[in-house]
Amino acid sequence: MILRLDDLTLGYQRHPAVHHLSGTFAPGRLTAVIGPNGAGKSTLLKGIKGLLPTLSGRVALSKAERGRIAYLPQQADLEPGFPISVLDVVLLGHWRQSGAFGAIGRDGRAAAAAALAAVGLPGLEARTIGSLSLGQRQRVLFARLMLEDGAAILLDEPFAAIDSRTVDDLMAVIQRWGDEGRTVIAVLHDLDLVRRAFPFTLALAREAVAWGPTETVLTPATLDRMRQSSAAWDDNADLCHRGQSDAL
Ligand SMILES: Nc1ncnc2c1ncn2[C@@H]1O[C@H](COP(=O)(O)OP(=O)(O)OP(=O)(O)O)[C@@H](O)[C@H]1O
Repeated sequence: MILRLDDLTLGYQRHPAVHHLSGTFAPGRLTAVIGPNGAGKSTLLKGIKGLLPTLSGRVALSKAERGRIAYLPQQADLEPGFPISVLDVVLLGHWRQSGAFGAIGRDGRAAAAAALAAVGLPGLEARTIGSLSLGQRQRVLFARLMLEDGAAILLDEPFAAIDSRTVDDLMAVIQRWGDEGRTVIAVLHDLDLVRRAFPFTLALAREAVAWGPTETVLTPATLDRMRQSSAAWDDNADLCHRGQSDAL
């Protein structure tokens, strides 16, 4: 799926958090989104998923295409105390793909078991989610994403507090998604990982500081510019009228 942003501005209560972003995420391409805290990275993913209204511009997607976007939020929506089984958590991905009233059946269960094996948790279907470690829970969420079968997959800080072995295993899943032609966008803070595994990078500081092949984006000059602009952010700024004034 081609994800195109046309002069996209997103924000909250009309205060913009992401300004005038234009560009394309191509199928099969792994793109990292980097930027300081408050840069608008989570806001961008929510806007692409359609969880936030756009203030101006657009994400060029049909409604059907939007339904084919899988999204892993920053604070994974798993309540560890809730007595739900690993199988049910993974099957939620199947429901999202087949509709809330789709039958699960043997195929769904077999797909869930295969996905759990692929993320290194074979045979854990019956365990409760609360009995798993944080890294194991993240593996379960990746298994769920596998069943969701998204044409585009948005990951918001998927590796926060995750050990390097789990990162490597889940990176292999992400690489496979790219090989299968899926569009992958991941918010990341680990720049070494970005250099190693993500061929494209968007450096965001409320607006695009740089966007392109990772080696051209991760330069000292770009990282400096990102840091400098974060010092100047005003959360109470009014809606920006750059588009309109350009037209005057
Ligand atoms: N629900 C909300 N209501 C109002 N403002 C919000 C809301 N969510 C985020 N913001 C503001 O939007 C701006 C961008 O936030 P966002 O969470 O997108 O940044 P981020 O780059 O993902 O940061 P981090 O690295 O800390 O997760 C921040 O100034 C934040 O305070």
